[in-house]
Amino acid sequence: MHNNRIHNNSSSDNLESSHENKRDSQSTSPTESGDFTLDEDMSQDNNHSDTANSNTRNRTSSASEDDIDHSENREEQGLFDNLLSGEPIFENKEVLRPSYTPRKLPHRTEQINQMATILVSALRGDTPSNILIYGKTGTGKTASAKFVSQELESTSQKYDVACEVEYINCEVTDTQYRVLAQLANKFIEKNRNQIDKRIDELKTLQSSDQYLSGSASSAESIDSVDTADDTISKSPDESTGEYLNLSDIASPFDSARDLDDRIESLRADREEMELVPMTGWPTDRVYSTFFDAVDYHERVAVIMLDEVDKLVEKSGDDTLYNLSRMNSELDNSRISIIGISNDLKFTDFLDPRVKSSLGEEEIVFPPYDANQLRDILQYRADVSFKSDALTDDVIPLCAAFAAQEHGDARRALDLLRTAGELAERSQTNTVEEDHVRQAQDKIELDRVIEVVRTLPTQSKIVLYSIILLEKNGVHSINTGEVFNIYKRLCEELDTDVLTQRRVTDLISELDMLGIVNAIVVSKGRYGRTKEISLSVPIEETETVLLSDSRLGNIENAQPFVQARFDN
Ligand SMILES: Nc1ncnc2c1ncn2[C@@H]1O[C@H](COP(=O)(O)OP(=O)(O)OP(=O)(O)O)[C@@H](O)[C@H]1O
Repeated sequence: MHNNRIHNNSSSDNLESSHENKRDSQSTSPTESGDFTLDEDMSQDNNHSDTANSNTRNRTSSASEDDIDHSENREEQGLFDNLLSGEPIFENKEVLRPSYTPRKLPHRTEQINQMATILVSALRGDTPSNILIYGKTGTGKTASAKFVSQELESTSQKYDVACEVEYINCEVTDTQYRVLAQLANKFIEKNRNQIDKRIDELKTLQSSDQYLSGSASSAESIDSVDTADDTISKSPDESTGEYLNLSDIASPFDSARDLDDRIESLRADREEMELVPMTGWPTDRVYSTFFDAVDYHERVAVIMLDEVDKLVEKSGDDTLYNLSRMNSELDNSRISIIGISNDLKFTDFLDPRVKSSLGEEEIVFPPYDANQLRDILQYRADVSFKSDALTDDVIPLCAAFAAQEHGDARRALDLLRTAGELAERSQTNTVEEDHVRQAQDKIELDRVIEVVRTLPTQSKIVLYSIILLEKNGVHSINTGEVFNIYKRLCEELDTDVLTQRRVTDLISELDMLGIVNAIVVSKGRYGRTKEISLSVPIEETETVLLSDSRLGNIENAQPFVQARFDN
């Protein structure tokens, strides 16, 4: 129906790999975020752990009555008894996890109000301007946008206005095909649910006396059915034919036959709504399916594209181009886009039309300072920790560490949670300053491990060469020495050997990632060379490298170091 409307430069979009993100299915949509159910869930969790506690106690006492037969069991219980014996530090740890959507967002009132002022037009049935939100990581962009969406959806229900928000995390859903498929399927699901509901209502009407007798009085028939869902405001007479509307529940049916026909046509619509597979269709078919699904009835659809820069980086600006010009073709509905990004520079790569359309309104989220982070942490700590579980220095120290990073609230919350977990593990009743310092080291080490684990194989071999040299007591390692060991390792692993120039580039990349420190030193008439040293803990890094199956094959790396002297 709407084929060939699509603008598509990348043919690769059609060749979708089938491993559609797992994380995407986890990504919390505004309506799924569980903000209002979380407390309940948590209290259930707490009850559960209380029960677990008392069960454990009961089991322990019965074991002591029968200690000869069950001595082995008793040992197991002893293990857990020990851990359960300390006072719990956390009241509700989930509140400190990134998946939790807080109900209150201190220091974001201005940005939230800005968003609300723009989006309020959706509640008046108009199309809100597109919004581009940007700011560094952990500055509350996603949390604020989700908060505003929840409010928008709940207010739209209150006033019976058709306004829906769809959230997509483009870090995971990173191609045009996937974005459009995900949107199409979300709207198809919504349409199907609405049709089912409407068919049920019509069936109720069908079984009412007037229709059973075959001669319906229209006025009576209107009154006989609950017209609950009035989000669709067009009457059947206005129907364009292609876009069926559902408002006939409030409209007269001249005969039982008309009513039957209506039910049949709704069923036919439902049948026609085919979900988009995660791979295999041409992109223009996916686009037209999404187009038809969103335009099935009158509504304002707000599409929130989180990490939109990742989508542009991976698959260009086709998706944004197609979405931003849809309004001129939609008959019944309107769409509005909220793009969220860490990186404003990505707009430099956009087609000027897309850039001006997406950036109709821009909202900046500045980094938090240490005082603001304190407030954010305090609010969360009040809910997540038992009272008096934190010593006075803990929150200011977490806030100070995170403010040094770049005012990242996620980092501050991670620090606080990890400090609590470390205190819990050491079975103390309070979280102390020292736990925060340990947490800072642990998070830093975890970051390094993650970076090393995800390095490309060639960089891993270069890094392993540096480790081997350091382990053998070589100081002031230079590029030539690294290259010699690297070459030997490649031969042993049977992989391609890069040029020394390329290896030098890889060393610079490792330097930029903070894994090695490479300084350029002048050697007088011998020119300049790099002196390389490791910036990360050697044992842990080596373990991560050798956990890669390709590097794990190196039987005994010791002889390679001799290569240094063979030069
Ligand atoms: N003002 C605030 N009040 C309470 N919690 C906040 C606030 N700002 C951020 N947070 C919390 O910090 C964490 C990170 O926030 P969020 O995901 O919104 O950041 P972001 O700016 O979208 O980061 P990224 O760009 O990395 O996705 C979340 O757990 C969020 O709940």
